[in-house]
Amino acid sequence: MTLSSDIRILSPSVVKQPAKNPHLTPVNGDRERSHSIYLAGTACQIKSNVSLSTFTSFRVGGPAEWYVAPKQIEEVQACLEWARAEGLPVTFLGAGSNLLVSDRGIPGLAISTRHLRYSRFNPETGQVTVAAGQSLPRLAWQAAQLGWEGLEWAVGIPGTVGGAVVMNAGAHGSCASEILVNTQVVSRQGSISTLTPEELGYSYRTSVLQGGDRLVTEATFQLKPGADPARVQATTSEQLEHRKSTQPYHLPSCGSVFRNPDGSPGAGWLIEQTGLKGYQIGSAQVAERHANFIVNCGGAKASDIFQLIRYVQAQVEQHWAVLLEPEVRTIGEFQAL
Ligand SMILES: Cc1cc2nc3c(=O)[nH]c(=O)nc-3n(C[C@H](O)[C@H](O)[C@H](O)COP(=O)(O)OP(=O)(O)OC[C@H]3O[C@@H](n4cnc5c(N)ncnc54)[C@H](O)[C@@H]3O)c2cc1C
Ligand SMILES: NC(=O)C1=CN([C@@H]2O[C@H](COP(=O)(O)OP(=O)(O)OC[C@H]3O[C@@H](n4cnc5c(N)ncnc54)[C@H](OP(=O)(O)O)[C@@H]3O)[C@@H](O)[C@H]2O)C=CC1
Ligand SMILES: C=C(O[C@H]1[C@H](O)[C@@H](CO)O[C@H](OP(=O)(O)OP(=O)(O)OC[C@H]2O[C@@H](n3ccc(=O)[nH]c3=O)[C@H](O)[C@@H]2O)[C@@H]1NC(C)=O)C(=O)O
Repeated sequence: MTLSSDIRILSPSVVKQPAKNPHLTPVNGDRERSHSIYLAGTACQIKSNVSLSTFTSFRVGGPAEWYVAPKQIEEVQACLEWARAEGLPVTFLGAGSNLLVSDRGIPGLAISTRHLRYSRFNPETGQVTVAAGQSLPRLAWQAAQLGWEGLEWAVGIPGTVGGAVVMNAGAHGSCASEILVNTQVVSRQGSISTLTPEELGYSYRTSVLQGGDRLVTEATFQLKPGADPARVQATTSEQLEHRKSTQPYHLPSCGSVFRNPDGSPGAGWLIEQTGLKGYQIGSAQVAERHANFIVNCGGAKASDIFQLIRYVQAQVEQHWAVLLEPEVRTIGEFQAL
């Protein structure tokens, strides 16, 4: 299919009527033409009807009604202003490594942080200030090469810095909130503020930013400079190797589907002991290597994955009286069978 492109120049301040909204693209229906809008005064291109499947690690999901990847904070503010003027809901995307997007897509404007990129290491304070779209594994390797300790655990988490702050990403007994000094956020109204970890309501894989309307644009972490780079790199490599041997790292997934429940063995153990390893709906499968992973074996639909999540949840609750809570963030409409 070829999408035609219709470029228009709009100023956020003059757009009052909704642009010709494609709304949600029917799963099997005609595809709308793709439009691009340049926001006046910026180089920022807002595109319509953009498939999100390539922007999620599950490799599933329908189109965003509108999609943009701003390069600077001023462009973020202009996009938010445009969405407000259009009366559109806004969704934030990092690397999409913990997202299940509906096959029907999502309404409104999807703002990706993928082009918000920089990192500044300050050897005097041991702090690194990083833009939200920076890859967390890349940051972990940069720190290791400098001989800065504190991010070795993060090397296998294939998300962005912004996603890690929001999700309180963690592994090997460490997590983002433990090293976060502060984070810069932009509100839906476009105002910028700096928040401390205490203001973010952190606990295991949780923060007040989840499902909220503030976009993380930057974070500062406290690391420990001065170690032997070879040693930090060796530890970083070991963490990655351990992960590759215990998780189905080579297949599309969202990492752990469920948070580990309090006071019982981990979700993976519970799911395996329920006999669900290898269980499949469509092309979505409970991974053989780790039962708390669902993998896309090729051509899975978001609805397959959603149904499998619900099935696993129901089976584990029936066997163990434990209700597993999803860690993966679901966006768009899904139908429970
Ligand atoms: C193979 C694999 C292994 C994984 N291993 C781990 C692991 O060991 N530990 C772990 O914690 N996680 C793990 N994950 C899950 C995932 O990588 C993390 O949750 C990661 O932090 C998500 O970052 P992201 O940029 O991809 O966020 P996304 O998936 O894009 O978004 C996650 C949520 O954060 C919001 N969001 C993203 N960026 C921003 C922003 N800048 N401002 C505001 N909201 C935002 C989104 O709206 C969404 O609600 C793994 C995933 C995979 C695929
Ligand atoms: N199962 C799944 O669903 C998914 C799995 N993954 C896996 O997660 C991992 C991370 O993916 P992703 O977040 O996309 O990674 P990125 O490519 O964004 O980041 C990896 C970064 O780390 C750097 N790097 C890698 N190895 C070294 C090293 N030995 N020394 C120094 N720097 C190094 C790379 O540098 P350079 O650019 O120079 O190579 C790159 O900048 C990959 O192994 C990928 O296969 C990712 C997404 C989904
Ligand atoms: C991948 C994620 O994070 C991961 C993180 O990478 C790893 C490593 O630190 O520790 C957590 O997994 P996990 O608790 O399953 O850790 P593992 O060490 O793999 O397993 C814990 C225990 O469960 C058992 N286990 C695991 C999988 C399985 O199929 N069967 C099973 O019995 C293991 O034998 C082990 O005794 C995080 N998951 C959660 C929900 O907290 C993620 O959040 O997406």
